[in-house]
Amino acid sequence: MCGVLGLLLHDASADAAPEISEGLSLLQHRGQDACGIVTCGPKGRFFQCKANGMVRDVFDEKAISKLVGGMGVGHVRYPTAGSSNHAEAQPFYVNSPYGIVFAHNGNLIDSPSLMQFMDATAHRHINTSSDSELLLNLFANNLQQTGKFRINEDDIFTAIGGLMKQCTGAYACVAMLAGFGIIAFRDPNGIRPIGVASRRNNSGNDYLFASESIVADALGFGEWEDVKPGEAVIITRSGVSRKRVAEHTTFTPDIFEFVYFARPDSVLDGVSVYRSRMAMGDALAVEVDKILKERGMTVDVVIPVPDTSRVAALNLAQKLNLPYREGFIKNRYVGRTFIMPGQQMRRRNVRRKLNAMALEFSGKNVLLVDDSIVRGTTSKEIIQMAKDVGAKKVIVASCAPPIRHSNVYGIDMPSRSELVAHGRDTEEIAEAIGADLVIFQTLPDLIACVRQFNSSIPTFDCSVFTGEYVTGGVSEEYLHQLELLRAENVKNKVVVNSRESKGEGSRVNGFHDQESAIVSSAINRADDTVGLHNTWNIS
Ligand SMILES: O=P(O)(O)OC[C@H]1O[C@H](OP(=O)(O)OP(=O)(O)O)[C@H](O)[C@@H]1O
Ligand SMILES: NC(=O)CC[C@H](N)C(=O)O
Ligand SMILES: [Mg+2]
Repeated sequence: MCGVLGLLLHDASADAAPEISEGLSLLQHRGQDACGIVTCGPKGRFFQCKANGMVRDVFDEKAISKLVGGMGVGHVRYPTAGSSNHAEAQPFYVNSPYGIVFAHNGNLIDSPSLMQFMDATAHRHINTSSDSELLLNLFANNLQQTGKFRINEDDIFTAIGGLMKQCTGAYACVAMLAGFGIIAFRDPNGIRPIGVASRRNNSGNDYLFASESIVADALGFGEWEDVKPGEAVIITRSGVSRKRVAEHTTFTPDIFEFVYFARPDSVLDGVSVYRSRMAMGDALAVEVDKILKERGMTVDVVIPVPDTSRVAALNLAQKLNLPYREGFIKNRYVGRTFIMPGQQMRRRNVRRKLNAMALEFSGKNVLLVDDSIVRGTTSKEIIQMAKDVGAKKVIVASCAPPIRHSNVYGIDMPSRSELVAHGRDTEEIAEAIGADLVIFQTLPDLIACVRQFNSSIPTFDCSVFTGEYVTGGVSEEYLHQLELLRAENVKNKVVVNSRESKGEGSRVNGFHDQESAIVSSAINRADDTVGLHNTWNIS
């Protein structure tokens, strides 16, 4: 997952960067690998800062002060295509035509054929393995076809409409055209979220695009509206134009946004994430009650796995009339584990992040509630931690059904063999993670928990549970290739890590080791040196 953001201030002489940086920190939960901001200042000049690392590390006061201009685009990245190389940090930029800056959340499923098109037909050079760079060049190529010295809104709508015919996958994007304005668009299935909001001030309106509504709330923007599937929205200093540019749309937002990705205080496509998670707790309580009775088992205490499952776990405990206790204390300085790169790093960080308090576990039958079990990294570690501090029986309940299929739309689950539920039934999953019992939400219940708050959403992308991909075009051959690529990346990473430990540097064939990149980026920032940090002006 990634977070995208665009801001246009009515006052062109004001600077957008401080608020973009603030907004990106509110989207940090969507991507922790890299972040970037590009602003557009006087004479249409772009100013850019992007690097591996967290928003707070990359954007200190000095970095922000160099980002001049009243409009800009920001991005937080969690890679799904290409590598964690800092060259793939976003936003991306192309100078021709007109100067375009681009940020993308999602994942394309036809990158190889698009690459071929770029090479053989469009003759555009693609410098990274990022699908987002391909998407930007598709947009640029379509704009180029107008052959115009200056373009207008209709030209942009036509270019994006063309792009929607030319590529397949998930994309919620923000673009900026030098000296013109900012643009958002969302794929015809609306798989990834994005919305638009405005803020009235003395001179006129400021406009915001963001992945989640929390950014609008925190920055004082109102009138939040979701960008519709297949729609493009163009904002210039003279106003807003919106148009459905896709010929066919079928609205199928990704249900996993509600399960895990989005912040609970966001409202996505008219559904409060918080309320949907409360409903997930209520529905799961019924399932838990049924299965515990069937097995003749009892539970003494309900314990959430911080952070995401808290909301659901509290509702579940209330519904079952069981005590709710915060048995795991979270180190607030450690980020999300699932979106960290590398299995070793994720495993180590579960222990760094969570600590089990013996007094809540000792001698008890505990019911641990989590939002989802993906690779099983978290459950395996915390079950062991619970047992180490004396839990009698450990039962795990998941707000999502078993995840058995790859995600190809922007969540880093490319390989089925990494998923603990793949090829396993419930008993075998319990055995694999060391639980006495595992209870899953059913898919119809999960869908009902979200859909009850907006019945105009016809259905959701539930591909990680069902293996049915809403865009079509995901063949067994494609999934197999994805898995091979994944294995190749992991192999490269192992080589990099072993070279690193021998002091041989961190770069092999352009692949940059993420763990060291994060650390180095922070260090470079403190020393104010350029290099990994990669700060420069495009002008
Ligand atoms: O089975 P796994 O592969 O471990 O993935 C699932 C876990 O990862 C996420 O937690 P994470 O720590 O990323 O974020 P959170 O603090 O928002 O719960 C999610 O909430 C589950 O706890
Ligand atoms: N998670 C995402 O949305 C990733 C965006 C893009 N596919 C990348 O890898 O940079
Ligand atoms: Mg979690």
